[in-house]
Amino acid sequence: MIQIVALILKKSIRYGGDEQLEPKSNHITWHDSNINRKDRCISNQHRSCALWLTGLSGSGKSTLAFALEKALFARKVSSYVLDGDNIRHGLNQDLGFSPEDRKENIRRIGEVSKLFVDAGLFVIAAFISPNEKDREMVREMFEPEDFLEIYIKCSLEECERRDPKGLYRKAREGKIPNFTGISAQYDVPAHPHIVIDTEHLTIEASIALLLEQLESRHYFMEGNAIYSP
Ligand SMILES: Nc1ncnc2c1ncn2[C@@H]1O[C@H](COP(=O)(O)OS(=O)(=O)O)[C@@H](OP(=O)(O)O)[C@H]1O
Ligand SMILES: Nc1ncnc2c1ncn2[C@@H]1O[C@H](COP(=O)(O)OP(=O)(O)O)[C@@H](O)[C@H]1O
Repeated sequence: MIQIVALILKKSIRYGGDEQLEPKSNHITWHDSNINRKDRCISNQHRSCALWLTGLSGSGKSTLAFALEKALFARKVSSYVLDGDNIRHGLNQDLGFSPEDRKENIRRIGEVSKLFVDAGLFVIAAFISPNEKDREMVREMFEPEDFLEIYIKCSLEECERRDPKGLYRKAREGKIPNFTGISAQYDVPAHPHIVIDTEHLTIEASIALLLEQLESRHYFMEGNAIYSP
């Protein structure tokens, strides 16, 4: 009995309800870098920011993330894509698709995204991130101006029609448990900063809209104004 209670407590500390994770050791010390984020942004000639793409499988997250990375590269804006499928091949290969594992997946990517933003880069994180609470957890890791939630909007019917990896067919056949949209929930973002409707926009139009949004929100400002916080 005591062991069961200890196990439950350990799990709730690891994944949390609302509680923050704490380092496992008290004997660790934070070291500041000699170069701060402002220096890096000035050197890069652009601000840094986390662009968080959320949406159903097949909605177009990866397609748009990599197209945006290319478009930013052409503008000499340094960015890097963190893509769900790719990250699950390495850093998060120990995680599955239970709600707890998805939460840990999103938490780790939030932390990695913070490092990218501190490094003076744009990070484009493309994850289904189906749970509103998990997305909120990530949002709260950042200053408001450093984080944009981008909802890649596409109906389940269209995602299933596209089915680029044949996963919906397998999920319908019962071969993939907890499949988002079929046997696991997707919470539609209540207040995303940007919505990209991939059922009604081409890939090119979506990228143009994203660049326009970043421009109008002053993420490409140059000179002394490039770093606002
Ligand atoms: N059960 C289940 N549900 C949803 N998706 C599944 C599942 N099993 C495997 N896959 C594949 O994993 C990719 C999603 O990984 P993510 O890390 O983005 O998921 S999550 O944010 O933790 O929910 C997802 O990639 P995308 O299609 O690019 O979204 C799938 O290729
Ligand atoms: N407007 C659009 N934006 C993005 N993808 C689109 C669009 N129209 C069709 N597609 C297609 O939909 C599929 C989306 O797959 P993918 O980018 O892997 O989605 P996700 O990463 O969300 O699972 C691709 O085959 C892509 O070519």
